[in-house]
Amino acid sequence: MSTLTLPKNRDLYYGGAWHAPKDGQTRQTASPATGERFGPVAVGSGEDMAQAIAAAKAAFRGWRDTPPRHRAAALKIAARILRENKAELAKLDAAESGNPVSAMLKDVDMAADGLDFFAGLVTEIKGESIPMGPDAVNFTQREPLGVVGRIIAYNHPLMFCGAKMAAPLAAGNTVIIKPAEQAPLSVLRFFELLEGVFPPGVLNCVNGGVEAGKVLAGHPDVAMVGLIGSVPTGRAVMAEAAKTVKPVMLELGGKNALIACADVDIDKVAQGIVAGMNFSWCGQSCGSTSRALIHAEIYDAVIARVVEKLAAFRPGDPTDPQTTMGALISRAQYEKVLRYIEIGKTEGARLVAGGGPADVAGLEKGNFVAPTIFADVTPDMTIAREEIFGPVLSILKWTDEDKAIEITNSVEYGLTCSIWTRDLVRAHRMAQRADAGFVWINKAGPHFLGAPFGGVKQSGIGREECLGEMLSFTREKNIHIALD
Ligand SMILES: NC(=O)c1ccc[n+]([C@@H]2O[C@H](COP(=O)([O-])OP(=O)(O)OC[C@H]3O[C@@H](n4cnc5c(N)ncnc54)[C@H](O)[C@@H]3O)[C@@H](O)[C@H]2O)c1
Repeated sequence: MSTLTLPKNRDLYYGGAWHAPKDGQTRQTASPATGERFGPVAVGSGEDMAQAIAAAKAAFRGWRDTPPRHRAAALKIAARILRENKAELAKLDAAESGNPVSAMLKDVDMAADGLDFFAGLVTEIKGESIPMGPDAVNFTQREPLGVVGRIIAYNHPLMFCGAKMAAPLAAGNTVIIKPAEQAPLSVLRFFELLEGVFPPGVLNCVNGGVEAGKVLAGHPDVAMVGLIGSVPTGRAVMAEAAKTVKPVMLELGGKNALIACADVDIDKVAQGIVAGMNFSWCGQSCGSTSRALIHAEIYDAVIARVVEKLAAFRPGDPTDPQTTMGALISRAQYEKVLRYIEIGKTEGARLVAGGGPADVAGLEKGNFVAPTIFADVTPDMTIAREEIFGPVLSILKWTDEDKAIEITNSVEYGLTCSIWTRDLVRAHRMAQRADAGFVWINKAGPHFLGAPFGGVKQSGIGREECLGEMLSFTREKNIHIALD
């Protein structure tokens, strides 16, 4: 790993400077593939987080009053910095998060695109005027909220940092990023590269775990908190935020369904099933279509084709550009995924591919799990109901459309859904009926900047990657002027 550019600063960044954690606590991160250690990183306590919140609060008025086009200019510089350092940041992300560098290069682009996108939208933070007759002018204006907390998950460390800071900053809020404690290095390196781009206190970063996250969610001087994480964490963040009645934006988990009708092209749907599972990320993606509901008429043929396509995913060293599938983030996640595989076997699902650890020559310490497929899964089985966040696909058989929709909607989640059919009338009907915030028809996987992404039910609250995300970080004020 000698070619990695590791961050020199491993402390907490707030108020425009690096600060050692008050209690001196650090945490060592390691490559999920090789086990190589990357050195200690500061772990912020609740007290450290409170200091960062004070710095962000002090910077708020200045940033709020900065002309929007100047705020946009800073975001564009941040985007440029990402693109200029793309190779180094992607490699660092790959080494620490375990995802293949080829995928992480795209993540850097997505972060930069998100920054540019919201920079371009700053003039859309508009109000409206309400007609009151000749004796009054009544209008609304949108104002930023104050300090915004952004708590992020480990699966796209840099992309979530860059893309999720963009909307609140564009709207004039100051921001505290809390990276995932498993993978903070690319975020820290980005913050090093960003020095001087934003005024002190406008953009801050406090690495840490539950304690730091809790303080960020509950602190009275934080106006809003956004989380990308699991459903239990979403509930915890909401409960903390409730103490000061602050709004939350929650992007949580999923157990997303892909529904294949009988009229589809077998090869295309098999490709969609594999793409939707995000095997490159070992399935560690919230939008993964980890339940494939396949019509009985094409069931066996599709399964056979899906198994063939798995050959494209060979677990390997994430920093190797040729690697197509990475390693799970931690030993704990690895063991959790293997437990789910055992549960699948015990509950009677038919294993058709994978089913255990993957051997990678020379990387015996890696958290590698073979891409795994279970067929004949029934809706009541654990692997049909719970988010595994691993490379485990559950395939279910259906014949009746109503039943397929009922199964789709039978879980607590509702993030994405992918529907495959040549009959667009049917596709629209099914899309209307699916409890999901984001539906693909004859596609699975991609997000589109400008198109709202977010969940229903316990998959979350709020919509991101669109104008609405930025407006969520503002509030409306009504002003009435009497002219008489
Ligand atoms: N919907 C989306 O856009 C999206 C995207 C990526 C991941 N996810 C979800 O994230 C989960 C995987 O990530 P994870 O394991 O890192 O999730 P996690 O919920 O364990 O942790 C997410 C973040 O929350 C912090 N955190 C944990 N407990 C907290 C608490 N009580 N208060 C405040 N902060 C707390 C963690 O330190 C981390 O930064 C999966 O469920 C996945 O579906 C959702």
